[in-house]
Formats: sequence, C-alpha cells, structure tokens
Amino acid sequence: MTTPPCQQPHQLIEKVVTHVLINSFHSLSVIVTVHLYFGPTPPPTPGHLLYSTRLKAIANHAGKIIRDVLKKGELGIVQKENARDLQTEADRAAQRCIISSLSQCFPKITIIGEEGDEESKQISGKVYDPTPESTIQVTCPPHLASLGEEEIVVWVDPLDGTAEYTQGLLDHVTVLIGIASGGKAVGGVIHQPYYNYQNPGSELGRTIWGVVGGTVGGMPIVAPPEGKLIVTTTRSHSSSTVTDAVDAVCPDEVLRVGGAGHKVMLLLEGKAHLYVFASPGCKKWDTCAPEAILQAAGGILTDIKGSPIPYQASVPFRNSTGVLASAPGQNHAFYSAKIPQHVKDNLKA
Ligand SMILES: Nc1ncnc2c1ncn2[C@@H]1O[C@H](COP(=O)(O)O)[C@@H](O)[C@H]1OP(=O)(O)O
Ligand SMILES: [Mg+2]
Ligand SMILES: [Mg+2]
Ligand SMILES: [Mg+2]
Repeated sequence: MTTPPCQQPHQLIEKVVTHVLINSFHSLSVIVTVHLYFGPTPPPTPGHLLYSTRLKAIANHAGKIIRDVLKKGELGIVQKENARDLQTEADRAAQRCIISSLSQCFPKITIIGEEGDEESKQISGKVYDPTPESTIQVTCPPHLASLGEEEIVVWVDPLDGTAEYTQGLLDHVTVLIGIASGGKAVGGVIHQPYYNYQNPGSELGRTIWGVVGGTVGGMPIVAPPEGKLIVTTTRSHSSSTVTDAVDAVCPDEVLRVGGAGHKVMLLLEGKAHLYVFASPGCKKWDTCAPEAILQAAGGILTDIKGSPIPYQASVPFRNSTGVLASAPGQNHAFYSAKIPQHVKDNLKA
C-alpha cells in the first residue's frame, strides 16, 4: 500500500503557529501563520483545512485540469436534468481531482460534489499531491481552528458556469470549494482559472479564499460605486420570476453573467451591488464557498427571502428558495423586502 501523498516524509509541510489576540473589532481571533519546511509530515489538523494552502493548491490544480480539457477540445458533453443542465469531461475530471485529493488528506470529513458519487469513487492512482506552494497568513476564529474532522462538510462545485464554459465565456468559470460546519458556511476557496485570459502576458487565473470571522485573501475588496444600483443575475437560467425579482429592486444596470462564484466575485470587486436569483436552480455547492468568502468580506448571502441557507450534509441539495447576495456595506434586508410576494410564494422550501 502506498502512503497518501500528503503524509509522505521529506516533503514541504506546514507548521502552524497560532497567536491569540484581540483584533481590531475587539473580538477574540487567532492569527494563523503557515510556515513551510522540509521534515516528517504530522497529520494535518481538521480545523487546519480552513486556512491550509492545500485547499488553494487543489482548487488551482482543478483549474489547470479544466484548461487542459478545453485545450484538448474533447469536452464530452452530457445532458443531466435538462438541456440547460450540462456536464463536461472538465466537470468530471476536476471533481475527481478535488475529492480524491481532499479525502486522502482528511479521510473523515464529509465531501459532497456536484457531479455525484460515481465521479468521487473513481479515485485513480493519480491523486494530486497538494503540497503547499507558498506562505499565507490568515486569521481564523478559535472555534473554527479547533474543529474536528467529523464536524466538517465540504461542498464541491468542480466547475461552476458549465454552460458558459461550453460557449467560450471563460472568465465566468470558477472552481468552488466550500467548508461548512454546524450547518453554516464557514470558509471557502474560489478559483477563477481563466482570469486574465484576454490579457496576454498577465498571470492567468486567480484564487480567493476567506474564513468567516477571519480574513479574505487573493484579491482586493472594492466598494461598488455610490449613487447607483448594479444588479447581477443569470444569463442562462432566466425565468419570469427571475426577471420580476430583478425589476423589483429597480436597478440602474443589470449584468447578466454566468456562474454563482463569478457573480459573487463581481460583488467583491465592486462591479455589482446585488446578486439576485429568484430561481430554485442553484445548489448548496454553488453557494457555500461564495457565501463564506462574501461574509468574511462583510457582505451577505441568503435565500431570496433573507433567510439563511443551511449546509448540513443532510439538507436537500437544491436552494429551492433562491439566492440574494449583497456586497459589503449594502442594506441586504432592504432589498430582500423589495422582492415581490408572488416571487417569494413561488419559491417554496
Ligand atoms: N436551472 C439550473 N440547472 C442547473 N444548474 C443551474 C440552474 N440554475 C443555476 N444553476 C447552477 O448555478 C450556477 C449559477 O447560475 P447562473 O449561471 O444561471 O446564474 C450555474 O452556473 C449552475 O452551476 P453549474 O454551472 O455548476 O452547473
Ligand atoms: Mg452543473
Ligand atoms: Mg455551479
Ligand atoms: Mg458545476
């Protein structure tokens, strides 16, 4: 039997140094500094998953797989529930990589991936070795840093924005790895594999990570412009209730783009104020990572009624009551109250 890659000796490993301090909001936080060195690998601690460079490395590798499949040109498109619900070889291969790599390092966590059990079970010999690549510094609240493996549920969307991927709208594509505990989204990584693909010479791809009650990293958080309201919503899964909800908040501008991860990134980088999706189309893997990162940055993601979305392993996958997300500093409750009652009634739990 071979030793899992992340438990092999003589490889770069992470030593975690924890300092407890009172942060600028006068609440108790933990600064976790991840140092890299050669030596025998101790088993990673479960809460470690939240701030580990492993998550970022695995998401980046899934992004490389997505680019490689497209370069090869054999997308292997399969229709799932309907003509607007597709799966490609990139979705399948990226999920195999993420789930096999994560479960090798953290065998007791619950991992739920969009593309189902069959993809997850095919743990081939080619497990990606998520050896950390760089030093990062994040803050993580003590109750999350000390989580046990059994307390963690990881929601994986190996390729968010599949419709746009097949249509060549490549910067709409993201890889989403969301971490939940106690039914709440507590941390996550969004990797955008084609960021900068239209700017030759610039670094291709970017990765954003965040821990609720801790920090966000990977991109500057920018406030959206004052004095106007920019709403982002679906471009490929619209309906009359989707349109009614968008119209009800009276936007000055509407950005119709693909992907839940991509739309939350627009909120984080100040390109939109609100993400409105009055549809049961999104699932828990679409919203877990984006919700955690947005919340870590000071924004809010709920269902269309303003109620929290639950993330226990036992909940239905579908976000049947829609999605409403607001950039940091926006009045989430105000916009939720503007969604018409017939739209809310149409989205039953
Ligand atoms: N009707 C639907 N059927 C399947 N997936 C959906 C549907 N609506 C939304 N999604 C998922 O939510 C994401 C965000 O929706 P949209 O892009 O329409 O705003 C989509 O990229 C898709 O994720 P995925 O691409 O991972 O299948
Ligand atoms: Mg899909
Ligand atoms: Mg998705
Ligand atoms: Mg997907």
